Amino acid sequence: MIKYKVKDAAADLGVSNKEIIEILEKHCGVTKKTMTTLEESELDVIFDVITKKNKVENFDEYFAARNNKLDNESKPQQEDKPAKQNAKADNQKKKTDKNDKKPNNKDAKPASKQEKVEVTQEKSVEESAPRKRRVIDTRATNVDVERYNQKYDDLASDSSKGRSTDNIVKKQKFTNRTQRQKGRRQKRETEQERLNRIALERKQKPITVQIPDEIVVSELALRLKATVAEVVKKAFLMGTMVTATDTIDFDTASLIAMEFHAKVEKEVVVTIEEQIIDDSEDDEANLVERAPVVVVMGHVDHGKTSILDAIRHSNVTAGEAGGITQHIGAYRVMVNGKPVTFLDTPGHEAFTTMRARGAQVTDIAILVVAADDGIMPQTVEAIHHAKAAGVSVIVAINKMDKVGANPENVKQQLTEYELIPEEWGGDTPCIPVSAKTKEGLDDLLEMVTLVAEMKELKANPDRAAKGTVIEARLDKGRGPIATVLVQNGTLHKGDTIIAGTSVGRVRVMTNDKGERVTEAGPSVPVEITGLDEVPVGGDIFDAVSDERLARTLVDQRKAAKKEEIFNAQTKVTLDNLFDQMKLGEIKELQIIVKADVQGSAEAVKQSLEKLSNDEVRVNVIHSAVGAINESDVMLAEASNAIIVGFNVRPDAVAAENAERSGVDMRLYSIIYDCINEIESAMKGMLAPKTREVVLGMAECRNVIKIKSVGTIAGSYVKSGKIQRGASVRVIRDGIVIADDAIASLQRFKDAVKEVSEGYECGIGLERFNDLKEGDMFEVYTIEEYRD
Ligand SMILES: Nc1nc2c(ncn2[C@@H]2O[C@H](COP(=O)(O)OP(=O)(O)OP(=O)(O)O)[C@@H](O)[C@H]2O)c(=O)[nH]1
Repeated sequence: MIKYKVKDAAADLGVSNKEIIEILEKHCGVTKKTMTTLEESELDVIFDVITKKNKVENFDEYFAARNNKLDNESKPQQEDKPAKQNAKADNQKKKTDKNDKKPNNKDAKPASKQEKVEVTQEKSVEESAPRKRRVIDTRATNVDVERYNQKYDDLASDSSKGRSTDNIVKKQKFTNRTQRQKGRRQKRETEQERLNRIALERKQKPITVQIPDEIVVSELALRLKATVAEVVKKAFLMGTMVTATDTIDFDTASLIAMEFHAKVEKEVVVTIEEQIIDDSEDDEANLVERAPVVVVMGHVDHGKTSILDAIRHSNVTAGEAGGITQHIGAYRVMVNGKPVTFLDTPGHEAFTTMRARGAQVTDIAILVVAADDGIMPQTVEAIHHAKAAGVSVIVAINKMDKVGANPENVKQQLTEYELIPEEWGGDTPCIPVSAKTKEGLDDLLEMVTLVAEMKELKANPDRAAKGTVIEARLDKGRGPIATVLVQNGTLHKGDTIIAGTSVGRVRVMTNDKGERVTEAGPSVPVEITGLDEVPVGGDIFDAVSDERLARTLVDQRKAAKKEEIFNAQTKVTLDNLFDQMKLGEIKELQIIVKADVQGSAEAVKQSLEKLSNDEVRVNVIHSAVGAINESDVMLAEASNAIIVGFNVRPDAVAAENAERSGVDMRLYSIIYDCINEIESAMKGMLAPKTREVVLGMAECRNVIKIKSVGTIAGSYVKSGKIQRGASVRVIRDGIVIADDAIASLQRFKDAVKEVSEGYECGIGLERFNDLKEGDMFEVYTIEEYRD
């Protein structure tokens, strides 16, 4: 007899003990205590009451029928069921809506019990023939299927043996917790049982599978609750050959899933970026005007720095404490009461690196052209960069104070680059200025504000900050320091930010005037401390909501970067061949041979294959007659091979592709050279380089002459170590008087191999004998190295 107590039932059903006791009193007419053991019939009543509380509208008819049947069978313990069920039905009506709210997996019991009810009901309906069929909703949330494996097994095996549903009902028994656990351990489901259970589950309700963009076949099988073999078979029947470890795309996977009658849902993978970085579009209503961001570009020495300085100085008001206290890579000036942000990085290099890293920072470019010099190569470059970035160009014709100034010539030249001056009917403002005399600078600034107004630059200050790192450096005392330009949102002191692969909290925020600030809105440049490493100029930064996730994201980014670098380096070339061999990265050197005639191709092929040694096998994967073409390069790239050309040249496309993909191409006209070079590369002997490494220094403190041995210098090792056999320079008064080798090395009476710093020893040289007290021995070796 299984002991299942009131408290166990309460715990399993997720209701209070009191509720169970009340049910028993009400429907079974018995008064029980928490620790009292329940009869199976009582359990049935409890489960029926609790289960039906959850969903069903009306049980009157059902229980009327059931009661009749029970009467016939005269089961006394069930007699009062109709009454209690009526009462319960009322109760249940009130609670119907609460059905879905029960959160814990205790719901699982009612769920399973519901199924039992369903089965029982079907049976009774069958028996009382004319009665209308009712559908009982057996859905429940969070069913802990695992807990009911045993039950499913029983169901499955019973149904497979063709037993009646009555038996199934009887099978369902509840044991107390310890027994359940024991049972699970004792009875691990066998493979056949598992398959039966899965088959049954599939039959009972169609599976819904979530499929991402790409999925591994074995994972798909798992999600479909099918075996890999079944999935592979279905795929095969659909005309796709796959194995367990293959990755298939969403479309293929969903077709296979449909074959299993599964409902397919697209799995949306939420990246950490999406979780912590707010990249939503701004609502027009939240946008406010922001200052334009201006960069100054132009040819070397045309006056970029002078113009930036002149603008900065003329805008520092007398009252501003200390004037310009520091340089932070960007500054703001006020023009007619409106702020303008200048990036203090003249030259288009910074501009293009930022663009190359995906940062669109600037709105307006001031193109500085010296009036006496006109358009020069870098001016043209600057024009192209500005155009490519889609920024508005304002031309500052500088050095107007100079005698040879010819602004008209500059304008004329500009037209050649599709920059038509405004006064000539175009849309490029050209302002004559002089950084030296400050003439025209106000006009230039005014033009900047006018152009900015036309552009209607806007941002939303009320969101997490996003922007770009303008420049960054490491300060000994303060750690990594970065000048950042906020482009949207507002950056606050204490915000967690992530910039490229660095992360941290904004500790100190300083504006362009050296003042500490606590927040910076759109178009405001600030210098910040608090990042854990120095970011790179052009890195995009984001204020994020979760520091822990931000750190995980940085780890991911670092790993991706490493992989990128690693992948870029793994191409085999003759130069890195030996290193890769040493690392065990290549066991086979793949070569493609192209030659002018078949005879040479064959000869080269055979000679190369003979070079195979214990470490590496030389494998000519393709040899043919003719020029090196595109497909040779593609083959080399795909199979990590090098190309050997004998009396042939690559065609233009092949040369370009090889260059781009890093395929090593070696061209020879003498077979011997070819074989020799590859052999040397395999031995790591390709033009080895040497360097001198100083091992240590010793000082001669007394000279001992021994007849049969020669002169021995009683010495003291001042630094490093002295090795027997190493080369040595004898230095007297700073001059090298001999270059020799150490022939003997003694510690007391013993000959030793080496003597370390702080010890005394006797040193005998190979040839040089004329030693004196105070001589210094510089001991060194020559080592080979590779770049
Ligand atoms: N006469 C005159 N000389 C100027 C003017 N503007 C700049 N210069 C001089 O031109 C030279 C170059 O000026 P920079 O401001 O260093 O030019 P830059 O374009 O920043 O040069 P790089 O930083 O080398 O690319 C300096 O000797 C300035 O004194 C000007 O308006 N008039």
